[in-house]
Amino acid sequence: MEKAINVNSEIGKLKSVLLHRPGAEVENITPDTMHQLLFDDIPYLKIAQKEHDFFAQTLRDNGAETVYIEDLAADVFQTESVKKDFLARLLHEAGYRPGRTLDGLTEYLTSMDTKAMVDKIYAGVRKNELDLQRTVLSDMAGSDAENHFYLNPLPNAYFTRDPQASMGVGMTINKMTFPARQPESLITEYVMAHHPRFKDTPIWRDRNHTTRIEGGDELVLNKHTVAIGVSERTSSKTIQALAKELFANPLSTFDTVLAVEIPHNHAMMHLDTVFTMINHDQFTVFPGIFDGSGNINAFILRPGKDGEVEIEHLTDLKAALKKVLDLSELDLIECGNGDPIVAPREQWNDGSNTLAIAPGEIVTYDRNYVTIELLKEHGVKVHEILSSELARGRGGARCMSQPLWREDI
Ligand SMILES: NC(=O)NCCC[C@H](N)C(=O)O
Repeated sequence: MEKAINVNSEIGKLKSVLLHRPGAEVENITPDTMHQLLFDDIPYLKIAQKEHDFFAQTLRDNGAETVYIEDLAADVFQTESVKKDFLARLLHEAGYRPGRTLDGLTEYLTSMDTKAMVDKIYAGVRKNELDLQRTVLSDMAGSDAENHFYLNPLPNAYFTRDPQASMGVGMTINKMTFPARQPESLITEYVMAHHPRFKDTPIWRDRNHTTRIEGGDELVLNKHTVAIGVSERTSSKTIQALAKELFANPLSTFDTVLAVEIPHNHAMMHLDTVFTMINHDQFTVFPGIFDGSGNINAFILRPGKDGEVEIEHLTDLKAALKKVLDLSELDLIECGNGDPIVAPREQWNDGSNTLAIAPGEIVTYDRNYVTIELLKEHGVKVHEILSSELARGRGGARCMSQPLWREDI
């Protein structure tokens, strides 16, 4: 098998990464829809794009190939049968059943050039774009009439970390928690199934499940160990099922899953918003995840008898990490230096959400200057990126990137 994916750590030199450049979808957020679309404000698109381009350039300048999911999607939808099948699934999942609206939407989207169609799927389809006026009662009366879109925009798509996650030589394609993000992983499903670049890539778990997982919760600590957040977005049931698959599949090298239970709320929706790996023995952590005694629930899952898993319960994150990584010492660097005002302020704007591009070398938002100074004091090399508009979506450098290839460490 020729490998398309090689991600055996969070810190190996980054060679290839999946991105999405924010587009018109960001301008289809309104004050009425922003919470349902998982935003806290409406970014200024022109600046968000400049900031994103700066981020991508920083990655390229440091030796990483940047691959855009929208380009991969446009490649696979060049094949008519794949495009047709995808549109049928997308529209079915959006709730459309045979009838005028389904026909109208299918016709509208297929009439476009493929790349324009992909951009439109991210941007969303407004009702006034189609000539179905006065033929569909639900467009005119009832709660559906208040929605201006036949297909909602996908403004979270620039957080490419979440709809899928690379692990070893394979990937998880994720069942997303909220409807606002579910189409994103449908796009991944089609790219992984049909793009020649990803031919024969193992899929550890696909999105066709009822239990949820998102990539921000999935951290590859080393060739044997993944850490997964039990969070607002990832359920303990999924973690156990994924652990079983990783332990049983001969293409997987993983034999340990560390499940870390974090608070379930919007500010800390994924493990990587409160905890990231930046070196062999260094991590960022937001102190707000610990209880008054400094404890947190951490569970080590290992292969057990008859294909089941054995679970060890610990309440000390540092001890759990030392154990799974076989380390005697560990440097947990606190976001905002643990200050009761600075730490939550910088965490809110992703001060704990760093992307390692090599051991001890990270990319992170410039605005979190207290955390950045502290990281430098701990010997970390920091590449700062612009963050005024991108941060409004509540995700940082790690959230905006899905590594496809890292050098082994
Ligand atoms: N890995 C991440 O933490 N991603 C950030 C996702 C933010 C997005 N607005 C969301 O709520 O899903």
